[in-house]
Amino acid sequence: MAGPLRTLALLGATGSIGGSTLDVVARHPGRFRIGALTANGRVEELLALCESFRPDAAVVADETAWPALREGLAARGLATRALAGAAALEEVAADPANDTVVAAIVGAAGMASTLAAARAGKRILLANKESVVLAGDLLLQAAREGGATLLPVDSEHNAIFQCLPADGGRQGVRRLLLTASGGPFRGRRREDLAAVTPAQACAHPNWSMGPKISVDSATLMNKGLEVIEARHLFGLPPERIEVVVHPQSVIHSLVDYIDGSVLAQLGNPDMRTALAHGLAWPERIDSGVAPLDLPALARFDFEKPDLDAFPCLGLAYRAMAAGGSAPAALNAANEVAVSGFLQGRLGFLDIPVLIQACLDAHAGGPADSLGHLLEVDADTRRRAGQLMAGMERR
Ligand SMILES: NC(=O)C1=CN([C@@H]2O[C@H](COP(=O)(O)OP(=O)(O)OC[C@H]3O[C@@H](n4cnc5c(N)ncnc54)[C@H](OP(=O)(O)O)[C@@H]3O)[C@@H](O)[C@H]2O)C=CC1
Ligand SMILES: CC(=O)[C@@H](O)[C@H](O)COP(=O)(O)O
Ligand SMILES: [Mn+2]
Repeated sequence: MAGPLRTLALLGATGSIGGSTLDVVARHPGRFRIGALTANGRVEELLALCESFRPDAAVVADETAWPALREGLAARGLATRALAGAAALEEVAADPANDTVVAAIVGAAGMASTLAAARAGKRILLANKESVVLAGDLLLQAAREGGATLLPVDSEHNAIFQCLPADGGRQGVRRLLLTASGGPFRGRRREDLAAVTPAQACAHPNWSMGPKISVDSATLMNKGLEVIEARHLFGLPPERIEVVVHPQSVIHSLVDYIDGSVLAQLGNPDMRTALAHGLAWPERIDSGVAPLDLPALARFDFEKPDLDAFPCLGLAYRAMAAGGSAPAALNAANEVAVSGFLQGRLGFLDIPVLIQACLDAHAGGPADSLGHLLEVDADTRRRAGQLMAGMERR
């Protein structure tokens, strides 16, 4: 039997998660409709999606892209409303016409709209991990108070969500084990990473993803952000959240129970599985992902993460242990560093150097004030920008 008709606001529609979400949605036309699609500034891509999915509203965060969006919609004879700016993102995230919000904007830029969806009590498919790292306590509090349902779709967190006790409790859980692919540079020594290029860093061995998260996977910061994300979403202390490298990316994560049982969720590395799970939960729907062929895979490997070659994971554990606003500083410094690396302004090994310098300079502070967290985010970006300018001149 088909579940209830759900109307989606898809934030970050033109990205990798956006495309995977729409692929699943298109397989179930009577079950999902698109209320809103959003992008930053890639108008042609957004218009093509509007033509296919006929949303009620389309939003560009970059206000200078609004005239092209409005004219493009009119030229296609679409009734879709054209909106622009940060407030419009929050508007469609909280719109009573949309019951489900897919939070798939990259970076802290997704925080305000995710928070708006939480306050408005939406069913939220949460991909935007940076908003959890930046303001996890406040986001969870807003979801509780607003009556929102947070459904993790980051593949590891979706796996853990599927393996935890069905009553939502933590009875008998010993540890969470997050799997990491190790990224494109797994097995290399730190000194061999000095000259790697953005193209090499973005060539993930198993997953097809946007550039920022691809670089994060290459530095292992992605796993660091995910450990902090898991701490917030599942409420276990840092010492009970571990990372194990699993190069095949087929075991998406595991839950270790006190009786020795270890439950894992497996699947081909394709985000449509986690997204279909979140879209239909608690039911199951077809995602288009091929069945797992275990004999063809033949083997699963595991190893410890190399914290010497990839110091970003250690920096994330350090920020998590410091608590308060330290993860906000970590995230902001990482966003600046990754952007600098992608622009060719920083080397790969400069990424952890910049982040460590920002953490060293961070004065600390609470995580229960949005104003303070946003200040830390802005101050850290400023500091990281200045440090980066100095590093470029070396
Ligand atoms: N890709 C994946 O498989 C996975 C991704 N995630 C998480 O999901 C999120 C999205 O990742 P991914 O899809 O790879 O990213 P992409 O870079 O592919 O897509 C990013 C999307 O966000 C939009 N966007 C970028 N900057 C802004 C901004 N300042 N304001 C509003 N919108 C903006 C982009 O619009 P435009 O196209 O106009 O630039 C695009 O729609 C990230 O937080 C990532 O960590 C988590 C697990 C897996
Ligand atoms: C698909 C997904 O959830 C990504 O976060 C993925 O896990 C990245 O792979 P790494 O394990 O290399 O970070
Ligand atoms: Mn992940």
